[in-house]
Amino acid sequence: MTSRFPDAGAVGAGGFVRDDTPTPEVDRREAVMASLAGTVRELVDATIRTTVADDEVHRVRDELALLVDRLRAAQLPGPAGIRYNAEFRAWNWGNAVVGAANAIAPPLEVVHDASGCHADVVLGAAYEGPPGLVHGGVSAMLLDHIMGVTASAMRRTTFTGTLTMRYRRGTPLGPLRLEARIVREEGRKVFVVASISDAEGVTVEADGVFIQPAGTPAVDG
Ligand SMILES: CCCCCCCCCCCC(=O)SCCNC(=O)CCNC(=O)[C@H](O)C(C)(C)COP(=O)(O)OP(=O)(O)OC[C@H]1O[C@@H](n2cnc3c(N)ncnc32)[C@H](O)[C@@H]1OP(=O)(O)O
Repeated sequence: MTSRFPDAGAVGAGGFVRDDTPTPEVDRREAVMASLAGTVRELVDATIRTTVADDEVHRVRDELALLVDRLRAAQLPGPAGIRYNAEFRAWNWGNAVVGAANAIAPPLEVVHDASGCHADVVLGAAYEGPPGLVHGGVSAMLLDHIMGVTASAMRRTTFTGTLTMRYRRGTPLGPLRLEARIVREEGRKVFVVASISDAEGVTVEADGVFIQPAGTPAVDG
């Protein structure tokens, strides 16, 4: 088996970083950060939907500014990236779709199943495009991610090459299901189809070509 992991601290193929933080410590910190992000996510929703008076908005803003300063007391020099330890525990806490520390991420919880991947998610006011409907770019972002994870199949790195969307009808904010599966592979190219559905059926369909960049090994390759 070919290792895909570089030395600890080094940046490997695709920008993935080997990090020897023990899994229990990763799990502990992830839970702490997910707790913070969950409250910030509530803050985002509350900010969009609040109707309190201007003075109260200004007071809340001033208190929040102090909290931002406290978090900035110790910061990474850049984005969080994707890290792996020797047990293949991966963490990408800043990811736009699944990042545990990212309040902008819904976050999507991707489940691997017999045919590919699926995810159940509830999208609120922060993801609105047309009135009461999910923004088309948000739909594309979520599908891109679950399709990329499906193409990677936990054994190789793939990047989106081409992604085609078909918006069949508006996707309502609220509970949704995403599904993705591989339809065929040709060399380094993986062809994936996916959909978003509400209780009435499919709202968005997507097909994409995901490519394993030249020089990146599969775990079993
Ligand atoms: C917790 C951990 C989670 C980890 C999992 C995380 C999952 C994240 C999921 C999110 C996915 C993303 O958003 S990824 C981010 C968005 N995507 C990107 O930024 C990708 C930017 N583009 C690139 O890096 C590159 O162009 C690649 C990797 C796509 C291809 O480069 P390459 O490897 O040099 O490819 P190349 O040799 O030229 O071509 C190989 C074959 O692919 C074809 N090909 C090349 N480009 C394309 C293309 N855009 N669309 C279709 N097909 C293409 C060629 O014709 C060729 O076919 P043939 O001649 O062999 O037939």
